[in-house]
Amino acid sequence: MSGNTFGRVFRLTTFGESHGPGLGGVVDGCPAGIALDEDVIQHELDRRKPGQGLGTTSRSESDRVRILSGVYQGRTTGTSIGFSIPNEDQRSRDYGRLETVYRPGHADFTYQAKYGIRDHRGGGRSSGRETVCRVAGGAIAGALLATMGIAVTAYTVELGGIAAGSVDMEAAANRPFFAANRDVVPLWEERIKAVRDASDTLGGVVEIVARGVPAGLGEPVLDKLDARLAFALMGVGAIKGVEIGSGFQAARMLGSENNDPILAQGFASNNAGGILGGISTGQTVLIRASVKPIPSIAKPQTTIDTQGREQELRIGGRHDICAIPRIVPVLKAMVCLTLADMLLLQRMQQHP
Ligand SMILES: Cc1cc2nc3c(=O)[nH]c(=O)nc-3n(C[C@H](O)[C@H](O)[C@H](O)COP(=O)(O)O)c2cc1C
Ligand SMILES: C=C(O[C@@H]1CC(C(=O)O)=C[C@@H](OP(=O)(O)O)[C@H]1O)C(=O)O
Repeated sequence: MSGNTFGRVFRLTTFGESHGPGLGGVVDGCPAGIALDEDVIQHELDRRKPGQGLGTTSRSESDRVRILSGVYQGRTTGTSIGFSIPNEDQRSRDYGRLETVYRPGHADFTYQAKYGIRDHRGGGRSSGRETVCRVAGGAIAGALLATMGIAVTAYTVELGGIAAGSVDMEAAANRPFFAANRDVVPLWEERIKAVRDASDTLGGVVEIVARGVPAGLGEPVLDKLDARLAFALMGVGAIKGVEIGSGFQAARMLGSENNDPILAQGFASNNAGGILGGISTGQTVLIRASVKPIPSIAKPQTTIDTQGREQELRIGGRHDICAIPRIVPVLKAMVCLTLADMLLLQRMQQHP
């Protein structure tokens, strides 16, 4: 048993820490013959890497991926796909204070409680840096999904309490974040600057849509598709809530409003978010995830040290002001990994 592996048929195992020599992963269960090269993975990694401009960590990582196995002449071979990404800009000395104090809102206290030993340098295994491996694995899953006509897109719909409202953020999902939309992005930029200048951080909401998902993925009980998607997304640091379809709003609707009428030509609406009874309906799968503010804030905070004594803490090092936009490709990757796994499971169970 290992908490380092995700998935049952299409499986991703990750390794590495934020301040070790590097990170990487192994994808098992990917079918042979899928077109794949380093550029396919790199394209996704470039959307996640540090140094994306305003509000993102100044840690300078090129996040160059190297495929080590499982790909020959641009196609997957059906065997384990190994990949690695080096760490280049740890500067661990800036993190000395964290050896003896616990950061409020981060994983320091709980990691120590669990293992009794902790790599305090940049959060070690608990750092968001580990998500570089999820994005690489998700790109491989995405390549498989593409062969089946399934496309996953993720984009920001709220940042620092400012909603995109009727602005179509999905249409701009492939543009660089700060060029995505002229109506709402300047408001977000202003908010990030104000919060940064106050030595604080903020969060937001990301929407993920999967188009082309066939009906029939998921199980009627424990392994419901919505349960597996929520598990996948809640497994990303800083994610505090996941909604499918009408989500929390469903609690305020009448049955007659929330039900999606079924017409001869198909569903008339999609409050279900493409999933009923844990099984995909064949409609677009609609998901939203809430992203909390970055815990490492520059403002002084009260915490305790490893001896239980109260301390005032000003956090140094290089941190994001907001996990958005870098978390967006991570959430896309987790949905790709889940759908690839559920698709391969479904192939084993399908009605002939
Ligand atoms: C892409 C990404 C970037 C992040 N950047 C930072 C950061 O710079 N500083 C920080 O303290 N937390 C950052 N976080 C959030 C922490 O990793 C996360 O809050 C922490 O692991 C505790 O987990 P929890 O928030 O799920 O409880 C980031 C998370 C992700 C996914
Ligand atoms: C380096 C990355 O982001 C890091 C995520 C992170 C955290 O605590 O989650 C803290 C910061 O780095 P460090 O681990 O050195 O403190 C961020 O820079 C990355 O995503 O590649």
